[in-house]
Amino acid sequence: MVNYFKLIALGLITFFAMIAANYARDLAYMVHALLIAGVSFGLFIWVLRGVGTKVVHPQDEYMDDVIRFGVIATAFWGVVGFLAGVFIAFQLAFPVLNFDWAQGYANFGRLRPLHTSAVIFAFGGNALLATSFYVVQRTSAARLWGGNLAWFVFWGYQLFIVLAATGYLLGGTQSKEYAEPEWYVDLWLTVVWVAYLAVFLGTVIKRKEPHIYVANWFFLAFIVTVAMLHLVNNMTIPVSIFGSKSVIVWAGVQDAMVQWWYGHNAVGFFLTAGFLGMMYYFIPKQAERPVFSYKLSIIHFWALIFLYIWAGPHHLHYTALPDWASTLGMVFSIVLWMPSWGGMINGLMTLSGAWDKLRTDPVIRMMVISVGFYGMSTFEGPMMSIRAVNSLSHYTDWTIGHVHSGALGWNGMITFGALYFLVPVLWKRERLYSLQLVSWHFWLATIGIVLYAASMWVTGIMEGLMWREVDANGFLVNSFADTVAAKFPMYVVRGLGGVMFLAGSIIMCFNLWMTVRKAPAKEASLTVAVPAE
Ligand code: HEM
Ligand code: HEM
Ligand SMILES: [Cu+2]
Repeated sequence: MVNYFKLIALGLITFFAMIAANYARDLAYMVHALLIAGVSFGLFIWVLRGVGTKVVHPQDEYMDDVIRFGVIATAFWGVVGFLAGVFIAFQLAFPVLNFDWAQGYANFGRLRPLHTSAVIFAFGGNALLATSFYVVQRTSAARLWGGNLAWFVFWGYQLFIVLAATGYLLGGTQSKEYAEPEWYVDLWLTVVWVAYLAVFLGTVIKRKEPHIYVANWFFLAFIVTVAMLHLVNNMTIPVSIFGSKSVIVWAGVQDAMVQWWYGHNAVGFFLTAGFLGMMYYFIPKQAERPVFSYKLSIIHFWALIFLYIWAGPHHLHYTALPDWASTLGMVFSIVLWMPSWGGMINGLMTLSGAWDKLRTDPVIRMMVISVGFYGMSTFEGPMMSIRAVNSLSHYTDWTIGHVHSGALGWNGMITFGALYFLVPVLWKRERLYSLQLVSWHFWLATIGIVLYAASMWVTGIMEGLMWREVDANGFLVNSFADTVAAKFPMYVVRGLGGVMFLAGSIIMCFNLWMTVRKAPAKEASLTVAVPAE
């Protein structure tokens, strides 16, 4: 019966998507309508062929298929996103790479949001989906709630990524950083996200453990807060139902404030809270040690989510935003330093008594350096949010360096660590194919990050000082073009750092692939839901 409803729904979606493609007012919208028609038609055929067959899953087994797909998607989108990053890095160094024949599609302006979304939402998002589904099952001793809903979340999210990415290339963007997708893509993500919340919460509710493990608190905070941010920052009214353009309901400085309330908390909840959830599960597992302090984890959890939400105005110092708001953002940012380091300390100290593992286990090394970079960027951030410091750092590459020490160091490294942990478990292998290759990955990535961050500090502070420099009569000494020219060598260094980071990730893909193909199989591994695994 359900299948017939599915067929009717898919048939209608295909039909209306074709109509929408016909009346489309712009290219991005038309391509998307055709894409949606194609996908729903494909699903229609797929459901049709399956009518009558019934698949029953044993309810006491973990649902790991969807996590295996999530792991593959994470590695895939990671490489795509890093590649885009390397390319735009060289576009900045060598503008000829903005090819004439690709103007309007593959110039820096179009590829930059492609990079940021690919790494944050596709790479980071899939990592969060996969690990949260893994962790919530293991720590609740329960199969994912909602049957095939988890599959809907996974594939629905991939469709969101493809719509977002193709949209940017074709110019469909609402020009809000990290929230570029247009209104219908936002609506789709809302549906997927509600399903995600349902699966996650449903699993927590049916848990067989009395305790909700701290990682799940972080994942839940991430899912709920991102839902709220997404809804408020995307309150748009479409100009036409047949076009991608829309207009935001917030005006002027309110719009700016909402955007950076969103932007900052995307960092705080997507790139931090969710990844702390990862840290709290995978570091203790890999180190075979209990979490250093549960008390600290609870205190820093509540402090973190209470403080982050107020810090957004540090992105809008010296703008039309009232001074009091900018001061508020600055104060909360500085206070935020403490709970951030609470998290770092809890992660690092989990290794106490097992420090020797740093020498023998490159996966633990990766996780530890990740937490180290988390600590570094959450010290740098509060410092940059001080108005006097921001007057120098804002608009410069210093910000870009800060972003990437967090993104490559913290998000990248902890994700790699989680993937190295997950692949042998999920594919039932005794161990990874090669620890030596993990070591190579570790050093390439680490040196790559150091090159990236160091070159950006140098260019950032240099250009900030050059913009300020005045002569005895009070005239500016440097033209803007002078500052751009002066940055060239550092841009090349950053690009090389990116190449190293990318090379490391390709080595990881090879290693994971070979683990699945060649590493010895593990006998009698556990797939049945047991408490507190
Ligand atoms: C191979 C690795 C990477 C390279 C070479 C790279 C390169 C770049 C470049 C050239 C930009 C534009 C900077 C500008 O406009 O001046 C950029 C922006 C950005 N990248 Fe990356 N990236 C890499 C990895 C990542 C990862 C893994 C993440 C996140 C998880 C990330 C997040 C961002 C963000 C958020 C921005 C926008 C920053 C801002 O507007 O302040 N990148 N990246
Ligand atoms: C206590 C924690 C943190 C604070 C207080 C903080 C503060 C700041 C400040 C003041 C800026 C510069 C704003 C500007 O001048 O435009 C900034 C930019 C940024 N930070 Fe952080 N930061 C923190 C942690 C992190 C972490 C851990 C990450 C990444 C995982 C991160 C990602 C970013 C991004 C992506 C931007 C660029 C936003 C943009 O302009 O596009 N931050 N942060
Ligand atoms: Cu911020």
